[in-house]
Amino acid sequence: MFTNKTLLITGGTGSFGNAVMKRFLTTDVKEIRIFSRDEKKQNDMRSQFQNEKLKFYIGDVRDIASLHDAMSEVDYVFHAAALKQVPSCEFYPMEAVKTNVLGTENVLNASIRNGVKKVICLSTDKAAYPINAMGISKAMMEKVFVAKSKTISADKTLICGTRYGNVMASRGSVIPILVEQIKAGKPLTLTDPSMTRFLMNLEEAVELVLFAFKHAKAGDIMVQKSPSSTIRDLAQALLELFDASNEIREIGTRHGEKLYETLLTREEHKVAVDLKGYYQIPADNRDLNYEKYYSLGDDGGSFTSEYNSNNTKRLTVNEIKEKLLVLPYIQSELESLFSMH
Ligand SMILES: O=c1ccn([C@@H]2O[C@H](COP(=O)(O)OP(=O)(O)O[C@H]3O[C@H](CO)[C@@H](O)[C@H](O)[C@H]3O)[C@@H](O)[C@H]2O)c(=O)[nH]1
Repeated sequence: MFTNKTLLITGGTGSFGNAVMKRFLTTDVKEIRIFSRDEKKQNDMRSQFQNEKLKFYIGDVRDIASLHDAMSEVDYVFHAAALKQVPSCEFYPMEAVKTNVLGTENVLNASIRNGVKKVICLSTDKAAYPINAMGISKAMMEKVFVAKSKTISADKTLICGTRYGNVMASRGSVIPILVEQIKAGKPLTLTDPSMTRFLMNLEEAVELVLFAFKHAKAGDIMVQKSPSSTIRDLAQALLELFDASNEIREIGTRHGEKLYETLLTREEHKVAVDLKGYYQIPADNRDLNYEKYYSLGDDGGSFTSEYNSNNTKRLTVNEIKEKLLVLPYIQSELESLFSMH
């Protein structure tokens, strides 16, 4: 798939960028370019991997010139750079617009100009029925890439995207927070125990991107079907794995937080193509002349419901434990804990 190809990953030093990069390094790819702002993280990565195929580019998606410099001779672009912290985007929504919306447009324009063959833009479940600034900016990002995909022939530059849920145990997320609390014997801070989230690990997020790479058509958004759990059950699973019995403390929902997350809106569910483990949300390829479609009316799909973390498969505590045990982070935490006893 990547034989002799040059790839560029925006946001390539983040946890997702790192995971795709590692996967791609196992192929006979020609070159992988890591495009990001942080020279320190790039330097750490350079010394960690010491691989000739890896090339590092300092730049910012907000600055199209820096993208042009990095994109000559690139075959495929994986666009993972984003502001993704919900609370900080609430306080600085324009910064989210600059990186997530305008930055994406820059990535697309630079890709088109440089003859990149495929661009895959990464979105989040928080973009579906968004309520916080991060999700709203990602929803606009999706609109931008879907619209842009129609302006260029797919034979020249195919533009598509993925939408995925929370990545388990990513930096600063609930799993490491709870594990630290368990280890310190502190109460577990649960916002609302009945809140649900999709549970995906980094490997699955990489699989989704590869699936999109292989199967997406211009303007498609690919979604991976995923099970979910309540925060209460997640905490219970962690307590059982760590053989602990910390007290639970309810702290209430945080800024911009949703009770459950949505991977397909009701409207998307109606048109989505079911591909076993995945959904394909096809681009709406009507033109602006809506009158010609008016007489066709609706196709009666009005009872379709959205696909969300409340109505997807709900994992039992034992199933959550199994899913947790696969994570390298949990494995190493358990090892260091039980080797001490
Ligand atoms: O101390 C905590 C922290 C979180 N939660 C709950 O755990 C779930 C997951 O929380 P978290 O891991 O923080 O994920 P989200 O809030 O869903 O989203 C986070 O993870 C996303 C994906 O990585 C980022 O984009 C967001 O900025 C970041 O807020 C939510 O129901 C939270 O209410 C708790 O109960 N207690």
